[in-house]
Amino acid sequence: MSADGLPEKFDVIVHPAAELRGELRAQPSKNYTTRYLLAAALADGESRVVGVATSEDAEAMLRCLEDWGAGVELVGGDAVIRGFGASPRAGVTLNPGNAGAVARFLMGVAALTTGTAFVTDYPDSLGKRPQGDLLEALSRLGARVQSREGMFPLSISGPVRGGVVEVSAERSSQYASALMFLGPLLPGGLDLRLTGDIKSHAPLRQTLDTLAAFGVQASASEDLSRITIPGGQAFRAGRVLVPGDYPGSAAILAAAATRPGELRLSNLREHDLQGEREALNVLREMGADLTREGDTVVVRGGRPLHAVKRDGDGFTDAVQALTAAAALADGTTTWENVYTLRLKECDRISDTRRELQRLGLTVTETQDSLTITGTPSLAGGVTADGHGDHRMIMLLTVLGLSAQSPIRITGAHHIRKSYPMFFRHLESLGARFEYPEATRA
Ligand SMILES: O=C(O)C1=C[C@@H](OP(=O)(O)O)[C@@H](O)[C@H](O)C1
Ligand SMILES: C=C(OP(=O)(O)O)C(=O)O
Repeated sequence: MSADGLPEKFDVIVHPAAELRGELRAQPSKNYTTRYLLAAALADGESRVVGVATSEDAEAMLRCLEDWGAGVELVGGDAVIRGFGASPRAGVTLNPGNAGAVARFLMGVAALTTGTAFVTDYPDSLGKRPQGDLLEALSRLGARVQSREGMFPLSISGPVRGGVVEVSAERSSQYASALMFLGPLLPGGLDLRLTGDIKSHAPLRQTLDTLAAFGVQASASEDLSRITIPGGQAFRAGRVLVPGDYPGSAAILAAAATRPGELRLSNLREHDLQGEREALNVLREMGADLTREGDTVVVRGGRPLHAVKRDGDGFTDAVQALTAAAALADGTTTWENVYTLRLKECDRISDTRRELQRLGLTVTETQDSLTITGTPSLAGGVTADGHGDHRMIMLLTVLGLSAQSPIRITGAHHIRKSYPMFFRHLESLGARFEYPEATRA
């Protein structure tokens, strides 16, 4: 049994919910947890990361940092980290599980060592995601890199001096973020030139924010195409507080907006750099009754929703949650500029189209867009593939709550990548689930 009280591997059967009603506290942010833990390890001395996420991705980061020589102690909901500063242990093999951001950030920092190997026990997910753009930038800086055609397993050996380097930001912002963690600890710093059509600006700003929180100087051009990090700096140990998680909360908010009832979701600060904060505005634009009282978001659900057309790149990790709302809305919604969704835990464009079509919806795709025609009455009564992707599982769960007959989602334990308490949170609002043995690994 895991902390969520659910079996190690399970499918979920989602029953239709007459209403969702109650109060929840948003879980800690995945993307701030990973950043703060890494920055704390890069500092000399002891830091306290208050209220860390307890997801598989957070565990993956903690495990790898420990393997590199950091002291890790979990005290209540906090992580107390004794950092290794600029000297992670060499000759270590790290396994970041299925955590893309964790993997990439650690790959950047690996250039501080005289050799770090990376493996994953998710060859069909993280093992298929591209790492070449980051490996290329590292090798241009003088690191020795080896990989399986730009993918895991791979190895990186430093040391590197720093200087000017180009990195493509077209497929993922995580490559540039990785170099931003490395830069301050290099003698020559890093003058990063982000090339291509820069995607996911919001996480880049979260990385800048994290550097500042740990006393690291960095400056960036308005469009983020140039990021300058002076060398010879140190991360300053301290105490940081992890804010609430907008991407996971977007799924809870979509569920609340599409069922009758009322949800009060706290711990979502208004001024936050997480791009998925925009999910609130998108739901409002669709017609949801969604208001804010300080850090609490209030949704009065069951209002008719209508389609929207939006550039989804600003809220990449909420697109699937919002796709659930779109599938239950009147009209045809398009998410544009979402090519990078193809490079996540699954192909979130084609795989989403396939699963929604299985549910009887009309969905089309282009290379970089997804279009969904909503239906007021979803039949359900099918088994859908969770594709080992937490965000796909969230999307299908939200749909199951509104379907006429239950929906079974395979491999639903993969929810734990970012949101282990997802089903438990929805149960506390009145949803009903069954957790049969998994039919997918
Ligand atoms: O920097 C981060 O923490 C993340 C950046 C985003 O990835 P891309 O930059 O690849 O879009 C996001 O999808 C991911 O969940 C987390
Ligand atoms: C894509 C995601 O994460 P990562 O890239 O860190 O694996 C996500 O959380 O939806």
